[in-house]
Amino acid sequence: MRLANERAAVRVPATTANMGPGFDSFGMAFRYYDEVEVRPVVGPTSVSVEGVGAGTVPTDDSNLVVRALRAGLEAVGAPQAGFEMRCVNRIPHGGGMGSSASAAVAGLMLARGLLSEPEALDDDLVFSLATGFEGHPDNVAPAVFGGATVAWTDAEGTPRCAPMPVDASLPVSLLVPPETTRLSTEEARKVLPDLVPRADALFNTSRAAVLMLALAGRPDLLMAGTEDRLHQHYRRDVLPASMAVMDSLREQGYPAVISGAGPTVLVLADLSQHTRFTLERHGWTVLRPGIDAVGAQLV
Ligand SMILES: Nc1ncnc2c1ncn2[C@@H]1O[C@H](COP(=O)(O)OP(=O)(O)O)[C@@H](O)[C@H]1O
Ligand SMILES: N[C@@H](CCOP(=O)(O)O)C(=O)O
Repeated sequence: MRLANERAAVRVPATTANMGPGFDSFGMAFRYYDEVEVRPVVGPTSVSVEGVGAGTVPTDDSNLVVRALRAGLEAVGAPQAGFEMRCVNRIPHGGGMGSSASAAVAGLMLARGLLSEPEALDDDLVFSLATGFEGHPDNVAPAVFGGATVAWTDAEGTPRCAPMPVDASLPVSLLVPPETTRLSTEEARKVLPDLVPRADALFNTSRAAVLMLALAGRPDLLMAGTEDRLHQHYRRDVLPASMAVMDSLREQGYPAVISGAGPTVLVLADLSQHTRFTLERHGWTVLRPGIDAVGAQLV
């Protein structure tokens, strides 16, 4: 295997995870993208970052996208090089929109784009390598395959995923709070208990099944299908503003959940103009990205 192309470029979607009851398994991709271009060079690696992460993410070989690119090359026995990388980032970091999963997928897709035999790094391998790298198959699956997905780990410890049927016209709103509220996934996982009451586990099992029906074309089931007792309320203290917004929207009849580990709030509906303006007045950004059906693409 060799590096056959002098450049590769990828567009990778933002994702949500959990969607209420599907903790660590359900995910969905959005038409909201990071874009990365890479060229192998003789000499050291350099990374330029425009947009999110400019001035904060590393600009050398320790950059997450570069590390994933190198892991992809290594997995298929391709040689390493120095890299000149250009990132145009839109997905917030520590926002609950899967930025780290998308970064890992971006790097692996770029590796594919440089290879003489790109089919060696197919979507299934990208999914499993990115999961090993990043740890969250619930974000990785939609970032790779698009649409809505369910991800799990089998008895051998291998990550698996499958598409969930979803009505592509389902409106989605992402409510991104001001930057000061960013929360790393690592921090948000520390507050979760190791054990949960059986009644809560049963509650989520039924709601997850209901959500699958709702997504497939039963919008009347969206409120019941977005109920959760396994993670959101445990995170209340680290996500006070987001939980308050989520609770208020649910009281108004909106199917609102915490996106991933937060603090972004996902609503499986359009907001009224009044609600949107109120949030924006308080510094929130309201996105209406639509569902991405294809996942990460070389461009
Ligand atoms: N495009 C990117 N380039 C480099 N590093 C990234 C990129 N996206 C995410 N990261 C790394 O991942 C971290 C955020 O990951 P995480 O805490 O899992 O939050 P989330 O995935 O919800 O945005 C960032 O602080 C940064 O270190
Ligand atoms: N299931 C994970 C999802 C983390 O998603 P992120 O976008 O916040 O990284 C969790 O809830 O911890």
